[in-house]
Amino acid sequence: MNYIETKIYTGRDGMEHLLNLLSAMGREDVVIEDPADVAELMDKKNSYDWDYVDDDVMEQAGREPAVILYLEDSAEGKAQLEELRQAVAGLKEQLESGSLGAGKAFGRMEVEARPVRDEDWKDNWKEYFKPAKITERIVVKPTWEEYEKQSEDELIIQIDPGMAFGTGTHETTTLCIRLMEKYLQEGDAVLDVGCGSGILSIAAGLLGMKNILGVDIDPIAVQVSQENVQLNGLSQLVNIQYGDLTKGIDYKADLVVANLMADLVMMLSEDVAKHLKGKGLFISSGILVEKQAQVAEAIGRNGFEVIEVLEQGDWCAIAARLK
Ligand SMILES: C[S@@+](CC[C@H](N)C(=O)[O-])C[C@H]1O[C@@H](n2cnc3c(N)ncnc32)[C@H](O)[C@@H]1O
Repeated sequence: MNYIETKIYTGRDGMEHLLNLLSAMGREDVVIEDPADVAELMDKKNSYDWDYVDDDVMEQAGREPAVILYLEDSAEGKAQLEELRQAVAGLKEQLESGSLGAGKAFGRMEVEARPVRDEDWKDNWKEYFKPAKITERIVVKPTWEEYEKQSEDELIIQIDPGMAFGTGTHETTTLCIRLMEKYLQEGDAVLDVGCGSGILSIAAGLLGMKNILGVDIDPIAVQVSQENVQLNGLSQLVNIQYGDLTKGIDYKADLVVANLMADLVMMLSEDVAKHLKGKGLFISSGILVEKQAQVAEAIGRNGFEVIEVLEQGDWCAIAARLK
């Protein structure tokens, strides 16, 4: 199926009127590009959500506010586009008449449409995801790519991340795998909090661990992880389930690995000792370098000794052992 990407440009004061109009036409499936949202995010710069704000969101800063929706590229879609154009023109006239307030920034209220091929906007990223050697031993291979083993020792993780986080090439994931490779002992039980695509659980299985549990709060990640675990032939060793951090999880491991973000890692560190055996290990990642000291302090306060910190780009990962 191909689509018509339909972008309606508005202004700061026009957004609400435009969304009301679209809602009245039964179009709730819209993407809002609003620089005001970026300004609001900037206010939250030190908060929980900030670390993973996408670059494409930041690119909206300074742009003209707009609403995007996708119509089918068919006779019906073209008729809907025409209907939209007329409705937006009607709204523009109403706004220009001053009946909804004078001197306001309603914007130009113009519709621009362009055809997009389905694969362009759904699977574009696949072009850039190639087999990657992320440590000396571990290679991540997208399921749709061919790869020939370069040596006997090489371990190949096959992944189709779909809509979940975890191609393995993000620094935060690579850092976790490097620490896991260094500290895991054959047969260790592993708890992977925030498993995303399942990549760390799979890495643990390929590295010789026997009992592995991955949890994620996102149902799509749970499904994607289960599929990837199966794809790698690890269903006997790895279980995946829905979970909010370790709430309600009755499982003890030798290693807890969590690639989350600084605030969540700190939150998790309060509870994680209960899920570790003996002098278990806690590997945490998704931590911006500038937050390292704050996170290490929280981990230390909760009964751990930090034994190693690795950095890559803006990110760091912390390995800590229960005292
Ligand atoms: C940065 S991704 C890491 C994915 C994968 N482990 C990796 O290393 O590539 C973080 C994952 O944590 C999950 N997550 C966020 N908050 C969570 C929570 N409270 N409990 C469990 N998982 C959570 C997200 O849904 C996401 O899949």
